[in-house]
Amino acid sequence: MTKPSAHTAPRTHRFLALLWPALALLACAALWTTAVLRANAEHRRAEDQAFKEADAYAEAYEQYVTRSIAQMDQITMQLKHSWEHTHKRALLEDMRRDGMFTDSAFIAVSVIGRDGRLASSSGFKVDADLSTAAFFRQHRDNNSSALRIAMPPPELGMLRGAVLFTRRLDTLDDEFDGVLLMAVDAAYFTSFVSAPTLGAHSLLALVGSESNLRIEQDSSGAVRLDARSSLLPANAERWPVAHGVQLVDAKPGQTGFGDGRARVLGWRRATAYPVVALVALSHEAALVGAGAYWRDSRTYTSIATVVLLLSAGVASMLSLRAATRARERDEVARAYRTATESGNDGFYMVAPLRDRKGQIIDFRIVDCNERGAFFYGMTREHLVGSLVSRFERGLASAELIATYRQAMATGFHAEDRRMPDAAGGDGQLNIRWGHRRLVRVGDGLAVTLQDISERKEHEVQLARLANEDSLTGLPNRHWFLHFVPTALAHAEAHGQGVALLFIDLDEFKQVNDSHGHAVGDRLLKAAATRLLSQLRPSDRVARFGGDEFIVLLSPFDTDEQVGMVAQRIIQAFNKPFQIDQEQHAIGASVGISVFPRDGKDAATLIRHSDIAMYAGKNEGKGQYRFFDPAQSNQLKTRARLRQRLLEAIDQRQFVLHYQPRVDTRSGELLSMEALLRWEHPQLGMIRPDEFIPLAESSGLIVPIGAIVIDQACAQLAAWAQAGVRVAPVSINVSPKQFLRGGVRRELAEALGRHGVAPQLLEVEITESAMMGDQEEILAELAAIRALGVKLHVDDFGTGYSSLSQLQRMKMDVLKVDRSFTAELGRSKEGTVFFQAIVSMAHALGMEVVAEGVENAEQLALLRTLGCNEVQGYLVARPMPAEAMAALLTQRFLFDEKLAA
Ligand SMILES: Nc1nc2c(ncn2[C@@H]2O[C@@H]3COP(=O)(O)O[C@H]4[C@@H](O)[C@H](n5cnc6c(=O)[nH]c(N)nc65)O[C@@H]4COP(=O)(O)O[C@H]3[C@H]2O)c(=O)[nH]1
Repeated sequence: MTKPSAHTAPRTHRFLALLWPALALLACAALWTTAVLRANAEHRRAEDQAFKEADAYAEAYEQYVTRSIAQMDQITMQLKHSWEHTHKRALLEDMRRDGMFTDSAFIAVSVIGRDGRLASSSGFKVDADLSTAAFFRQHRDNNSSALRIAMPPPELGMLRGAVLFTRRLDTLDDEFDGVLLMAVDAAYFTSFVSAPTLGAHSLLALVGSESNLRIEQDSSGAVRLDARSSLLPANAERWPVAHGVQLVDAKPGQTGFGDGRARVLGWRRATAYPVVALVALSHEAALVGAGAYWRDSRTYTSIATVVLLLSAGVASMLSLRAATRARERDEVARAYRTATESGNDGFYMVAPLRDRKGQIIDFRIVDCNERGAFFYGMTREHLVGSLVSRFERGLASAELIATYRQAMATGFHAEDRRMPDAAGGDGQLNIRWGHRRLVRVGDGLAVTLQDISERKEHEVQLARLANEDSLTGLPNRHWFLHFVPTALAHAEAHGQGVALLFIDLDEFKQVNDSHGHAVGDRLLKAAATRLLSQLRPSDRVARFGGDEFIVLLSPFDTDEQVGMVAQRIIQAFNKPFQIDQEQHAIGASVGISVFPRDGKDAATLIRHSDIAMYAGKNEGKGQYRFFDPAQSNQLKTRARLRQRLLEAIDQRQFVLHYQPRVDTRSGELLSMEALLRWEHPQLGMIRPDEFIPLAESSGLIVPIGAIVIDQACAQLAAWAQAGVRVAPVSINVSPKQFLRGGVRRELAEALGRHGVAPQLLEVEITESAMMGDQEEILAELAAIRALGVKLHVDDFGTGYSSLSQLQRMKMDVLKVDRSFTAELGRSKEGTVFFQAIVSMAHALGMEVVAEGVENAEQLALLRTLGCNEVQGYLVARPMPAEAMAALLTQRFLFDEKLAA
């Protein structure tokens, strides 16, 4: 089969542009020929009809005339007989009285004596001698008694308008005895039909073949009797035989009608009398119908001709336009092909195939470049001419045709498309992903296909990375946030429930803080594996961040079922994890939210499961909780507080209060502790206990800690600037700050920025923060100490650190927790314990500060125990910097009662 070439289209359209006018001209010629032939036939038929009518009328007229004359013949025979036998002069008058000749047509009935004078008469009188009149002489000289018909002679001028019927009268010896004369109104012989019956310009005539008789009646009813005004051709040669019909054409004169009109003339010669009956019908009137027919058919044919020629013109124009478009399309195709041949893009020109209703059912490749054919594993020769439905397979082809159809409708379409695995002709596709651009060009599409397989695969890879947690291999938060809406829509459509389990590992932070990130990471991996082992394959798990996981259960039947899964997870996490020969007990808390009960969207459900998890954790770790709106309120406060803390950092709403530390014996102000206060514009002063835990857990303690370092240094500089005698200030540094690192740098920068000597700054770190051998913290503390900054162990006695450990860490000051101070004087053990600490610390080169000294008794005991410094309400409460400046100036803070 030869495949249609794109280049034949313009030729076909050009051929059509010539064909349409040629066909139209042919059709016009055929139409006109038919019209003329049919008009001629109609003309002939009308003429034949006129001939037939003229002949029939002539025959009927002849019969009428013969009957009329026969009547006259009979009357005159009777009269002749009566006269010849009676010779009664009053005969005619008597007969008239008796009712004969009463018809108005009988103008006169007379007997003319042999002397030529009127012998008897009815209707007219004449004195003249008629013996010289032609009719008289003829009867006298001819013994025939036959009826003679003629026009009245000049002598009988009064009988003008009548026809004379005369008959010879004989004596008994057959001698001439006069002439019987009957004058009948000429109109009597033309009253055969009413004048208009024969049609316009028709003529009825009675002509004597042996006499001068000539009566005519035209269509207006006018009767003419003399030869001069006669319309009939003068030449009787026109009706030479007994009967006939002929067309007397429009030639006035001897052979034509007097008015020059053409007429169809039919005639009949009467056999019994010497007369000829003639009927002439107007040729023009006979052809009126044929003329009208011709005019109508000429009009219709003209209209048809105009319509045909116009249609042909339009069709030709459209074909020419189509030819132009096809040529342009060819040019575009060539241009595209030339442009793309050297490039990497595949190029195709496709033309739509339509069904009878004009619907597009398929597309044919009418052109392509080699690269385009290569994508389909074919050569250009093989691909050009193929149908899209053939070289793309099944669903892919239906999809492609739909896309092409849409592009035909809108003019443009662009898409990235995953190519099917194999081409329709069992060829192997050489492209996996294509970027397709479709542009409508004329009645077709120009398609460019760009191989974007590499880019797409890269994108897929990136998407995988973006959606996967690199540590555990589980889907990550990003993936989960995209997945949940789809899962919810599916569940809603199928009337199923969805449960979200928010899992937080209980003691993970401690393990991570104390054993380092490496251990933390391995623990998380192990936790992920353990979590997966507790779930069905249809359940989805994601690592949501840090030590948080989310499980999505769908479908599920009851809350109990979900609770069982949560319980199973908790139990699984209750077993310690073994990492590097060491057991780590972490546990898990689970919060559950259920769709649609606890939220209709992913964000709400996640938030509510998180709230439920916190609620559970607050009530004791290692539990699961279903979401309850009441939990939300507590957590909303937490969320609000966090938001406010952020604003506080931003707006610098923090200030430092200072609490002095004094020499136990002399009461001299030796140093002070900086304590953070949050001065909220609306809520007033907020104590650290209320916000430090949240700042710690949310990580906000890091920026807050930086503020404290900066403000403490700034205050020292300000006092110095103000000429106040300054004493060292200790600041609290959170373990979170150490874990993040950079405390040394922050301290050095702040000291440098404010021009403060490092000896004036001291760092307090809680005992619990130093638990475990964390290399990072040890290194950071050593570096801080190297700056010249002293290190305090805060809240000593609450943790489990040994003194030797503290010594190894080169701590300078030990601050004994106020719970031990409170025991002084209350129990013997308290005092003994305190004494042990003091003596051991001194042995290790550390100074001892007693926290929370509230009464003189405690002070007295501490003096005896050899405690270096005291801090507490007994000396002074924490106070603003201005108040502290006064104490610095005062220097000795014990009043008389407390003085040693
Ligand atoms: N009952 C009683 N209490 C006394 C007495 N003398 C002092 N105190 C209180 O004991 C706390 C001493 O601070 P801390 O043990 O370091 O405990 C601090 C410290 O751990 C933390 N904190 C305060 N400021 C900061 C800071 O700037 N950074 C960090 N990370 N934590 C801070 O907040 C905790 C509470 O601080 P405050 O509420 O200011 O409470 C202070 C102080 O007001 C006394 O005689 N009796």
